[in-house]
Amino acid sequence: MATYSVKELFFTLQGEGAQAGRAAVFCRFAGCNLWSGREEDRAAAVCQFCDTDFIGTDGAGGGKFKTAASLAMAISQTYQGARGGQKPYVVFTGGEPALQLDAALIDAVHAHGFEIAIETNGTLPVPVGVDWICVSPKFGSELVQTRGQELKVVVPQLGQNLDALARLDFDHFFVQAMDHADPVKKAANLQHAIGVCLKNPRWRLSVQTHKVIGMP
Ligand SMILES: C[S@@+](CC[C@H](N)C(=O)[O-])C[C@H]1O[C@@H](n2cnc3c(N)ncnc32)[C@H](O)[C@@H]1O
Ligand SMILES: Nc1nc2[nH]cc(C(=O)O)c2c(=O)[nH]1
Ligand code: SF4
Ligand SMILES: [Mg+2]
Repeated sequence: MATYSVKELFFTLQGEGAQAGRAAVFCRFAGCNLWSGREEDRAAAVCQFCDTDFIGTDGAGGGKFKTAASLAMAISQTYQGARGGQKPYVVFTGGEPALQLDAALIDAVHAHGFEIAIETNGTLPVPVGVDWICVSPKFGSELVQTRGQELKVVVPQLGQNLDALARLDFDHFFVQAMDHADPVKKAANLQHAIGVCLKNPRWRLSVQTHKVIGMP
Protein backbone atom coordinates (compact mmCIF):
# COMPACT_ATOMS: atom_id res chain seq x y z
CA MET A 1 0.00 0.00 0.00
CA ALA A 2 1.13 3.46 -0.73
CA THR A 3 2.02 5.90 2.00
CA TYR A 4 -0.76 7.38 4.16
CA SER A 5 -0.77 11.19 4.11
CA VAL A 6 -2.11 12.58 7.37
CA LYS A 7 -2.78 16.28 7.89
CA GLU A 8 -3.15 16.04 11.67
CA LEU A 9 -3.76 13.65 14.56
CA PHE A 10 -5.43 14.93 17.70
CA PHE A 11 -7.36 13.85 20.77
CA THR A 12 -10.64 15.63 21.43
CA LEU A 13 -14.36 15.06 21.89
CA GLN A 14 -16.39 14.07 18.86
CA GLY A 15 -18.33 17.27 18.26
CA GLU A 16 -21.03 16.13 15.85
CA GLY A 17 -23.83 13.63 15.41
CA ALA A 18 -24.95 10.74 17.55
CA GLN A 19 -21.50 10.22 19.12
CA ALA A 20 -21.11 13.88 20.15
CA GLY A 21 -19.30 14.25 23.44
CA ARG A 22 -17.32 11.02 23.12
CA ALA A 23 -13.54 11.11 23.52
CA ALA A 24 -11.83 10.25 20.26
CA VAL A 25 -8.62 10.43 18.31
CA PHE A 26 -9.19 12.27 15.04
CA CYS A 27 -7.05 11.16 12.12
CA ARG A 28 -7.45 13.79 9.43
CA PHE A 29 -6.19 12.53 6.08
CA ALA A 30 -4.85 15.00 3.53
CA GLY A 31 -6.70 15.49 0.24
CA CYS A 32 -10.27 15.35 -1.02
CA ASN A 33 -11.93 14.32 -4.29
CA LEU A 34 -14.54 17.14 -4.17
CA TRP A 35 -12.21 20.15 -3.64
CA SER A 36 -8.48 20.76 -4.00
CA GLY A 37 -8.48 22.63 -0.70
CA ARG A 38 -7.17 25.80 -2.35
CA GLU A 39 -9.27 28.93 -1.92
CA GLU A 40 -8.85 29.90 -5.57
CA ASP A 41 -10.54 26.61 -6.56
CA ARG A 42 -13.43 26.80 -4.08
CA ALA A 43 -15.98 28.50 -6.35
CA ALA A 44 -15.53 25.83 -9.04
CA ALA A 45 -15.47 22.86 -6.67
CA VAL A 46 -18.26 20.29 -6.24
CA CYS A 47 -18.09 20.95 -2.48
CA GLN A 48 -17.80 24.67 -1.82
CA PHE A 49 -18.55 25.08 1.90
CA CYS A 50 -15.74 23.10 3.54
CA ASP A 51 -14.68 24.40 6.96
CA THR A 52 -11.41 22.44 7.05
CA ASP A 53 -7.76 22.80 6.03
CA PHE A 54 -6.75 19.39 4.73
CA ILE A 55 -3.80 20.29 2.50
CA GLY A 56 -0.45 18.74 3.25
CA THR A 57 0.89 16.85 6.23
CA ASP A 58 2.11 19.78 8.32
CA GLY A 59 -0.48 19.76 11.13
CA ALA A 60 0.02 18.59 14.72
CA GLY A 61 0.81 14.88 14.66
CA GLY A 62 0.61 14.84 10.88
CA GLY A 63 3.06 13.30 8.47
CA LYS A 64 3.56 10.57 5.92
CA PHE A 65 3.21 7.11 7.35
CA LYS A 66 4.82 4.35 5.31
CA THR A 67 2.92 1.47 6.87
CA ALA A 68 -0.47 0.74 8.43
CA ALA A 69 1.34 -0.43 11.57
CA SER A 70 3.18 2.87 12.02
CA LEU A 71 0.02 4.96 11.60
CA ALA A 72 -1.95 2.67 13.93
CA MET A 73 0.82 3.06 16.53
CA ALA A 74 0.69 6.86 16.22
CA ILE A 75 -3.11 6.80 16.61
CA SER A 76 -2.82 4.61 19.69
CA GLN A 77 -0.20 6.93 21.21
CA THR A 78 -2.44 9.96 20.55
CA TYR A 79 -5.26 8.43 22.60
CA GLN A 80 -5.18 9.83 26.14
CA GLY A 81 -8.30 8.27 27.66
CA ALA A 82 -8.50 5.38 30.11
CA ARG A 83 -7.97 1.91 28.70
CA GLY A 84 -10.01 -0.94 30.02
CA GLY A 85 -13.61 0.22 30.12
CA GLN A 86 -15.06 1.42 26.85
CA LYS A 87 -12.99 0.86 23.75
CA PRO A 88 -10.83 3.74 22.59
CA TYR A 89 -12.37 5.47 19.60
CA VAL A 90 -10.78 6.79 16.42
CA VAL A 91 -12.54 8.92 13.82
CA PHE A 92 -11.05 8.91 10.32
CA THR A 93 -11.84 12.15 8.56
CA GLY A 94 -10.21 14.59 6.20
CA GLY A 95 -10.28 15.64 3.53
CA GLU A 96 -11.90 12.50 2.25
CA PRO A 97 -10.76 9.50 4.31
CA ALA A 98 -12.22 6.88 1.94
CA LEU A 99 -9.41 7.81 -0.48
CA GLN A 100 -6.86 6.31 1.91
CA LEU A 101 -8.47 4.14 4.59
CA ASP A 102 -7.92 0.49 3.67
CA ALA A 103 -8.17 -3.00 5.14
CA ALA A 104 -4.57 -2.99 6.37
CA LEU A 105 -5.11 0.16 8.43
CA ILE A 106 -8.50 -1.01 9.73
CA ASP A 107 -6.96 -4.28 10.89
CA ALA A 108 -3.96 -2.56 12.47
CA VAL A 109 -6.13 -0.09 14.41
CA HIS A 110 -8.54 -2.84 15.51
CA ALA A 111 -5.51 -4.77 16.77
CA HIS A 112 -4.82 -1.84 19.12
CA GLY A 113 -8.35 -2.34 20.54
CA PHE A 114 -9.99 0.65 18.84
CA GLU A 115 -13.52 1.13 17.61
CA ILE A 116 -13.37 2.82 14.20
CA ALA A 117 -15.53 5.60 12.82
CA ILE A 118 -15.42 7.40 9.50
CA GLU A 119 -16.71 10.78 8.36
CA THR A 120 -17.16 10.50 4.61
CA ASN A 121 -18.79 12.35 1.74
CA GLY A 122 -20.16 9.00 0.51
CA THR A 123 -18.76 9.18 -3.03
CA LEU A 124 -16.48 6.18 -2.48
CA PRO A 125 -17.34 2.83 -0.90
CA VAL A 126 -16.31 2.55 2.75
CA PRO A 127 -14.13 -0.52 3.28
CA VAL A 128 -15.51 -3.42 5.31
CA GLY A 129 -14.72 -3.36 9.03
CA VAL A 130 -15.49 0.27 9.89
CA ASP A 131 -17.68 0.21 13.01
CA TRP A 132 -19.44 3.57 12.61
CA ILE A 133 -20.11 5.10 9.21
CA CYS A 134 -21.20 8.73 9.04
CA VAL A 135 -22.08 9.85 5.51
CA SER A 136 -22.47 13.55 4.70
CA PRO A 137 -23.72 13.80 1.11
CA LYS A 138 -22.73 16.70 -1.10
CA PHE A 139 -25.26 17.90 -3.66
CA GLY A 140 -23.81 17.56 -7.16
CA SER A 141 -21.78 14.44 -6.34
CA GLU A 142 -22.82 10.83 -6.82
CA LEU A 143 -23.64 9.05 -3.57
CA VAL A 144 -22.40 5.44 -3.57
CA GLN A 145 -22.23 4.74 0.17
CA THR A 146 -25.97 4.64 0.88
CA ARG A 147 -25.98 2.75 4.15
CA GLY A 148 -24.38 3.24 7.52
CA GLN A 149 -24.99 4.35 11.09
CA GLU A 150 -25.62 8.04 10.53
CA LEU A 151 -26.49 10.36 7.70
CA LYS A 152 -25.46 13.94 8.50
CA VAL A 153 -26.64 16.42 5.93
CA VAL A 154 -25.21 19.94 5.88
CA VAL A 155 -28.05 22.38 5.12
CA PRO A 156 -29.03 24.29 3.14
CA GLN A 157 -27.54 22.96 -0.11
CA LEU A 158 -29.40 24.34 -3.11
CA GLY A 159 -31.16 21.53 -4.97
CA GLN A 160 -30.80 18.82 -2.34
CA ASN A 161 -33.79 16.54 -1.71
CA LEU A 162 -33.98 15.76 2.01
CA ASP A 163 -37.02 13.49 1.59
CA ALA A 164 -35.06 11.20 -0.75
CA LEU A 165 -32.07 11.18 1.63
CA ALA A 166 -34.39 10.29 4.53
CA ARG A 167 -35.27 7.02 2.76
CA LEU A 168 -31.66 5.74 2.77
CA ASP A 169 -30.53 2.90 5.04
CA PHE A 170 -29.19 4.70 8.13
CA ASP A 171 -29.97 4.45 11.84
CA HIS A 172 -29.72 8.19 12.60
CA PHE A 173 -30.62 11.18 10.46
CA PHE A 174 -29.09 14.58 11.23
CA VAL A 175 -29.08 17.98 9.64
CA GLN A 176 -26.19 20.28 10.50
CA ALA A 177 -26.24 24.00 9.75
CA MET A 178 -23.66 25.12 7.22
CA ASP A 179 -21.08 27.14 9.13
CA HIS A 180 -20.16 30.42 7.48
CA ALA A 181 -17.71 33.26 8.12
CA ASP A 182 -20.56 35.73 7.63
CA PRO A 183 -22.56 35.73 10.90
CA VAL A 184 -25.79 36.69 9.13
CA LYS A 185 -25.57 33.72 6.75
CA LYS A 186 -24.49 31.47 9.61
CA ALA A 187 -27.57 32.45 11.64
CA ALA A 188 -29.86 31.94 8.65
CA ASN A 189 -28.42 28.47 8.04
CA LEU A 190 -29.04 27.55 11.67
CA GLN A 191 -32.65 28.73 11.42
CA HIS A 192 -33.02 26.62 8.28
CA ALA A 193 -31.69 23.52 10.05
CA ILE A 194 -33.96 24.09 13.05
CA GLY A 195 -36.91 24.48 10.68
CA VAL A 196 -36.17 21.14 9.04
CA CYS A 197 -36.25 19.38 12.41
CA LEU A 198 -39.41 21.12 13.60
CA LYS A 199 -41.20 20.22 10.39
CA ASN A 200 -40.14 16.58 10.22
CA PRO A 201 -38.96 14.87 13.42
CA ARG A 202 -37.24 12.19 11.31
CA TRP A 203 -34.41 14.75 11.29
CA ARG A 204 -32.47 15.71 14.40
CA LEU A 205 -30.21 18.72 14.79
CA SER A 206 -26.45 18.17 14.91
CA VAL A 207 -24.67 21.15 16.44
CA GLN A 208 -20.90 21.38 15.90
CA THR A 209 -20.32 21.32 19.64
CA HIS A 210 -16.50 21.40 19.40
CA LYS A 211 -16.80 24.92 17.97
CA VAL A 212 -18.96 25.89 20.96
CA ILE A 213 -16.63 24.44 23.59
CA GLY A 214 -13.43 25.60 21.92
CA MET A 215 -11.98 22.19 21.10
CA PRO A 216 -10.35 21.23 17.78
C1 LIG B 1 -14.54 18.34 6.72
S1 LIG B 1 -15.59 16.99 6.41
C2 LIG B 1 -14.44 15.65 6.16
C3 LIG B 1 -15.08 14.32 5.89
C4 LIG B 1 -15.71 14.13 4.51
N1 LIG B 1 -14.94 14.70 3.45
C5 LIG B 1 -17.12 14.69 4.48
O1 LIG B 1 -17.36 15.70 3.82
O2 LIG B 1 -17.98 14.10 5.15
C6 LIG B 1 -16.24 16.62 8.04
C7 LIG B 1 -17.68 17.01 8.30
O3 LIG B 1 -17.78 18.43 8.32
C8 LIG B 1 -18.92 18.81 7.60
N2 LIG B 1 -18.73 20.18 7.15
C9 LIG B 1 -17.81 20.64 6.28
N3 LIG B 1 -17.91 21.97 6.12
C10 LIG B 1 -18.92 22.37 6.93
C11 LIG B 1 -19.52 23.63 7.20
N4 LIG B 1 -19.10 24.74 6.60
N5 LIG B 1 -20.52 23.67 8.10
C12 LIG B 1 -20.97 22.55 8.70
N6 LIG B 1 -20.45 21.34 8.48
C13 LIG B 1 -19.45 21.23 7.60
C14 LIG B 1 -18.96 17.78 6.47
O4 LIG B 1 -20.21 17.74 5.81
C15 LIG B 1 -18.65 16.53 7.23
O5 LIG B 1 -19.82 16.03 7.86
N1 LIG C 1 -14.24 17.76 17.65
C1 LIG C 1 -14.47 17.54 16.35
N2 LIG C 1 -15.49 16.77 15.98
C2 LIG C 1 -15.64 16.52 14.66
N3 LIG C 1 -16.57 15.72 14.08
C3 LIG C 1 -16.34 15.69 12.76
C4 LIG C 1 -15.24 16.49 12.46
C5 LIG C 1 -14.58 16.52 11.15
O1 LIG C 1 -13.92 17.50 10.78
O2 LIG C 1 -14.69 15.50 10.46
C6 LIG C 1 -14.81 17.03 13.67
C7 LIG C 1 -13.74 17.91 14.08
O3 LIG C 1 -12.99 18.49 13.27
N4 LIG C 1 -13.62 18.10 15.43
S1 SF4 D 1 -16.12 16.61 0.82
FE1 SF4 D 1 -15.61 16.94 2.98
S2 SF4 D 1 -13.41 17.39 3.06
FE2 SF4 D 1 -14.05 17.48 0.91
S3 SF4 D 1 -14.36 19.64 0.61
FE3 SF4 D 1 -16.36 18.78 1.18
S4 SF4 D 1 -16.54 18.92 3.43
FE4 SF4 D 1 -14.40 19.32 2.85
MG1 LIG E 1 -14.36 19.48 11.37
